[in-house]
Amino acid sequence: MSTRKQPRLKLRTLILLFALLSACVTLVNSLWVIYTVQRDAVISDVLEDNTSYAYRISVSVDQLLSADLSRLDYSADRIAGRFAEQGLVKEEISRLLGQDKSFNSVLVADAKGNVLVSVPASLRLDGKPLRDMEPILRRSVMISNAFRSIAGNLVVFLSCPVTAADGSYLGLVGGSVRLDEGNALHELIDQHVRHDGAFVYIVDRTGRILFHPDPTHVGTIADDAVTRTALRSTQGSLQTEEMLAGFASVPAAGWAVISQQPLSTTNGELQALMWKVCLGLIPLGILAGILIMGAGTYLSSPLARLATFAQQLDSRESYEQIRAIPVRFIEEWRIRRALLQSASLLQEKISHLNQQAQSDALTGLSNRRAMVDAIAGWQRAGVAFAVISVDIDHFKRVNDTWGHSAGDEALRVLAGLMRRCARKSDLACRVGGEEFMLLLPAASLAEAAEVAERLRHTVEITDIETVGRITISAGVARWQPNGESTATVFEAVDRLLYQAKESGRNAVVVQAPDSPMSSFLQ
Ligand SMILES: Nc1nc2c(ncn2[C@@H]2O[C@H](COP(=O)(O)OP(=O)(O)OP(=O)(O)O)[C@@H](O)[C@H]2O)c(=O)[nH]1
Repeated sequence: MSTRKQPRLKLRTLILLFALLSACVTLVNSLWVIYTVQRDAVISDVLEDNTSYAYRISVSVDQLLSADLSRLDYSADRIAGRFAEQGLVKEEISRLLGQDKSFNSVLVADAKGNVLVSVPASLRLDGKPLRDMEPILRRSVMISNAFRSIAGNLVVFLSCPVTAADGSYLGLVGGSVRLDEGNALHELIDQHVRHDGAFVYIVDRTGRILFHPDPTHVGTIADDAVTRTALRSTQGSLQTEEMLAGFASVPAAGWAVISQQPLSTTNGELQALMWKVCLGLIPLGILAGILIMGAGTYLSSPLARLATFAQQLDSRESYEQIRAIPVRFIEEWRIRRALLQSASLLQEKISHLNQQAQSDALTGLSNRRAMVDAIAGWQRAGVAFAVISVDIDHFKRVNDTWGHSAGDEALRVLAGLMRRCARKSDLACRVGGEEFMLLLPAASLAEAAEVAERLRHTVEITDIETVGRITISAGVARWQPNGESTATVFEAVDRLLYQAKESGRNAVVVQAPDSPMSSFLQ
């Protein structure tokens, strides 16, 4: 006997587990691939969007600044011939300031950098030196970095040199653009307000912020990777841990326009997308689960049923039940064939053993156990039966005269005669040494009496090779449902047999019809 523990895991469970595990791994892997591909695509799109957005703004700003410089250049030409005439110069710069919203103030300075005239007059700049002397020193068209003006405002200064007809440098005409106040540049950038978390800011060559949606940042220095990279390039994009940025330069001023979007916005969009994908996969997942369970049951059920019936090979029905199991694979077919062979052999063996256990070895008739079983069956089915109790007369003498083996042969012959005189449905039994019973289901008392008499007569006239002729005595009684108990009937039939012996043997005594059994038991 194997001492190994019985495994608890069922094949169906194992198949389901493996299938579900594979499905889950595939699903997670697919989701991961979808996520990474989508993330890269979204990030690339956002970077590209920001770059082209920054580029569009940089082109607009560049055009605006170039137009402002052209206007300054035009005014410089107009005042060059009459530079000393302050009234005329003032008239020209007033025209320039009033022309549009490009400048917050306009001034003309001499070659030493002292303001000759300025508008609006409220700024009181006349006679004062310029805060930033670089345009005077460079004597060329230029746009300054951001700085605090004499009036204390954060400005950039656009200027053009004023040159006399002989080429001598007279000074400059310049306009300031306030970074904290409405002007054409502000209006241009404000057109581009974005609502997807992205924002645009502009820095000058030093990284100082000129425009920013948050006014508190204007004037501060942006010293981050995106700004540094933007100031070194004409156009491009950069992904940092927090931002997806695109940038483009403003060639006229050397500024950089930076458009950037927080990475968290992109991640949020991606998460929403992945939720959609997951929700879309739910019906497919349910369908796959049902298919997996169906396949698991389909694959394992024949084996499970074979295993169940394999435990019941000793039952009569097992052969037919195993035969009825549909098999789908060669392995199952082989197992079923082996089980059918085993069931068949086992049934054969059991039936042989049953027969041995229920029959008498000497005569081949049924033994007492078989008789008891048969009576129990008839009682359960409510079938009446007659009993003929048979005993050989003076059998001791037969044995003594002819020997025990000859006596055995006589017993075998009597058994054969009993079979011959009985119907197929009757049960002939040897219940003791030379005691026999013949049970006749559904037979009347008269029919049983007739059979008993026929048997008695047949025995009487039969020559037995080893012992010659013998005679028998018999008692006949009948059991019926709702009547006397079987024990009472058997006691009565014994009594009737005794009466047959008493009457001189070779006789049949039958229970009187309708007489109670107890009357035989005195
Ligand atoms: N040959 C043989 N004899 C058996 C067998 N079983 C029992 N006997 C004999 O059967 C005889 C039965 O004898 P008894 O019951 O005394 O009665 P009887 O001699 O048959 O006389 P009555 O029954 O009164 O007619 C005994 O001698 C047993 O030895 C057996 O299997 N084979």
